[in-house]
Amino acid sequence: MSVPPQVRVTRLDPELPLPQRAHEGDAGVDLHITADASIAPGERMVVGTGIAVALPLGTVGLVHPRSGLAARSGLSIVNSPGTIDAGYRGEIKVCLINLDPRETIDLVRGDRIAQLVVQKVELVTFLEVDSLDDTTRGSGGYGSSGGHASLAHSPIREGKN
Ligand SMILES: O=c1ccn([C@H]2C[C@H](O)[C@@H](COP(=O)(O)OP(=O)(O)OP(=O)(O)O)O2)c(=O)[nH]1
Ligand SMILES: [Mg+2]
Repeated sequence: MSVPPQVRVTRLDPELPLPQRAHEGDAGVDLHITADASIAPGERMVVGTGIAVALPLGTVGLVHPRSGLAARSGLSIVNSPGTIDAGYRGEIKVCLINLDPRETIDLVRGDRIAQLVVQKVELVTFLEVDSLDDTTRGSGGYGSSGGHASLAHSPIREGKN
């Protein structure tokens, strides 16, 4: 296997640890929150992680929630996964949301609140054509293959075209 490239990282908050894997081989490196925060049920909050990165062209950073925090407290990310573009040099921020219907989530500076996964991405170009090739799926989407519970009314609301 080829050695993955090193990603340059700067610490805007030098007292916080560098992002690191909890275990060798983990896909994500954990990101820390830079300040204490309390998030009420249903509320969202953009928080800092104190780091900036220079991702190689042809990669993307994806900011994912952490499963344990999600299951235990309902902490998630509004725009999950957040997209860190290769050219972005600002602080990585996380738009947290408290999905618990009752309890406030109290976070302490330094808590690991999200994880950054770096993936290769194809920087494709788009070519406009008159029609697309046929496939077995065709234009069937949003549950068209079945396998979901039947509901009395469809919960899917579509905007007007
Ligand atoms: O969770 C996130 C998502 C994005 N960003 C930063 C890096 C990213 O490169 C930039 C823009 O993100 P995105 O393209 O998702 O947001 P946009 O609303 O389309 O903003 P822009 O017009 O700047 O592209 O914001 C973060 O720090 N955290
Ligand atoms: Mg954008």
